[in-house]
Amino acid sequence: MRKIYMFDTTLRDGEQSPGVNLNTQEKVEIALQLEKLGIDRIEAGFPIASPGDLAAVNAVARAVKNASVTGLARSREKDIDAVVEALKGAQDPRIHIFLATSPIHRKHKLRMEKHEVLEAAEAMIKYAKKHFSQVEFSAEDAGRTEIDFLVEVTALAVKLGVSVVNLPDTVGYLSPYEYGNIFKTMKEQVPGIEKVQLSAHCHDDLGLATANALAAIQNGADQIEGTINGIGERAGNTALEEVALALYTRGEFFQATTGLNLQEIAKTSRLVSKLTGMPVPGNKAIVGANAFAHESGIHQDGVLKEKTTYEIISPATIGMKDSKLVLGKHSGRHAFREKLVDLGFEGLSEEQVNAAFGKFKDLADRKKDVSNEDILALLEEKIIETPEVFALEQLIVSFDSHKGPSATVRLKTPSGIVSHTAEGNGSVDAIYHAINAQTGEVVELDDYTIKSVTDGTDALGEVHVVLKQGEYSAQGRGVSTDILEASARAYVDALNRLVEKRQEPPRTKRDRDNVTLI
Ligand SMILES: CC(=O)SCCNC(=O)CCNC(=O)[C@H](O)C(C)(C)COP(=O)(O)OP(=O)(O)OC[C@H]1O[C@@H](n2cnc3c(N)ncnc32)[C@H](O)[C@@H]1OP(=O)(O)O
Ligand SMILES: CC(C)C(=O)C(=O)O
Ligand SMILES: [Mg+2]
Repeated sequence: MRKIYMFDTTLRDGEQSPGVNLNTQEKVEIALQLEKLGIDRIEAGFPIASPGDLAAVNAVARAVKNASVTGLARSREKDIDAVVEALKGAQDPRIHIFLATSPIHRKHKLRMEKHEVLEAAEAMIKYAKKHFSQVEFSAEDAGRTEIDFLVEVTALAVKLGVSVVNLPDTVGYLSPYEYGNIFKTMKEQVPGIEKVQLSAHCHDDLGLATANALAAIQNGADQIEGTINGIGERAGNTALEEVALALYTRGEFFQATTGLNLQEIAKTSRLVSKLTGMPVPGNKAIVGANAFAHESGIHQDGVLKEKTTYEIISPATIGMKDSKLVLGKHSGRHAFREKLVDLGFEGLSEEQVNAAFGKFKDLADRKKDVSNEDILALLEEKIIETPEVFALEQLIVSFDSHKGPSATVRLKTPSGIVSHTAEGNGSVDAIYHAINAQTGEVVELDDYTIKSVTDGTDALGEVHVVLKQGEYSAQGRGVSTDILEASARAYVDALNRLVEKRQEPPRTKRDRDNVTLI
């Protein structure tokens, strides 16, 4: 198996994601995790960009012991000098210099003729070689460069003794076939190409970054550049975890492998997401929350019988626990029964499971996620039929910057419709005071959580509260496009459940195991 070198640019191209800004401490934390992951080369930043980035690259260079650390430079002496400064103290330093080669970039951005590009590349590679034994040269926008000129540029870099030539698809423009062909052509036409490593650096503008990186490997690339979670400029870079898992899962096909410690992937992904503030989409390959989750009945049934029916990777491979069976409206009886067993309801008859399953399907039609609590409540026949002792009729909330918030709540109670106005420290506090005054219930708010159910400013807000009253506690849920209304609904819902619970003796686990389903 051919070894593919993994070049991580989360701290440089990844940081170019709009809105991302990593400080020195954060860069070091990520770099040390990348080291644990077994990344071969870490691009820590672009030192000329700012004194702060130079200092951060230096801190990474000094902290990392088991990977090569690199910094990016334009083909300018002052950029190279900044990298020299930044990599002081590095165990295994290397410089990465780049110059665009495509006609669009030559004409409009650099305003250079072909011969000027060659002259600048030559001068700067020679300058960099004075300071570094390991030099990587990137022909920026190689993907849109005339192939003959790219051969000429690559041949020059090889002749000047660089260690790596990187051929980026800077704007994510090429198809895998075309990108692979570039590597094939370099292998066939550049004299001495065997003396250097060829590197692929892809962007995801057309969603092809990983496919293109794999095509490069099939055509001789030795190094893949990318980021964790695929973050990066515009639509991002190749996600390194995707390449690593493609080679691991399809090793025989690609005849290549990485030296990564795959078990560190989930942890690295979470850390990068947390420190960059970029959430990982649920459906993201390998590291998305749904990558190992099954919701539909037919899939769940298959996975329960034999995991490989619908799982090509075991979650343990990337350091995750087990795959998840998520109960929702597409789930079937097999997964539902499994969940019941997980919750401690073993030995239920077919008839009992069927009765509960019918209710579960009704609920799943109305609710996005069906939680364990919902299922427990469902088994107890409470979620749908909690008697409404209290019901919210109307809510008016006002805020005066001098007096603070006040809330008027009209409630349906067993003694008829009542209304009360109260003040509070905040609007939710005022609402809860107004409700308490009318119900006569003395309760303690034990927990209050709010989350957005959908996107946008008109998102549905979902509020969960837990109320305590002596030995009793009950949770309530309220959903509305207005979070104050959702808060009021959740509180009234919890009160109703509390009143109902109070009318029964508290249940023990044993009671629960013996629950009778209708
Ligand atoms: C494909 C990539 O991801 S490349 C990396 C992109 N990353 C970044 O740009 C992040 C960090 N960048 C920065 O902080 C700034 O752009 C700096 C410090 C590098 C330069 O800032 P400024 O001097 O203000 O220049 P500015 O960014 O406006 O313009 C870029 C200049 O570099 C030139 N340039 C671009 N690439 C190269 C190169 N590889 N070699 C030499 N010059 C280059 C441009 O032609 C332009 O030159 P001009 O001023 O003579 O027109
Ligand atoms: C600096 C280079 C390698 C780059 O990020 C690109 O071309 O996308
Ligand atoms: Mg890039």
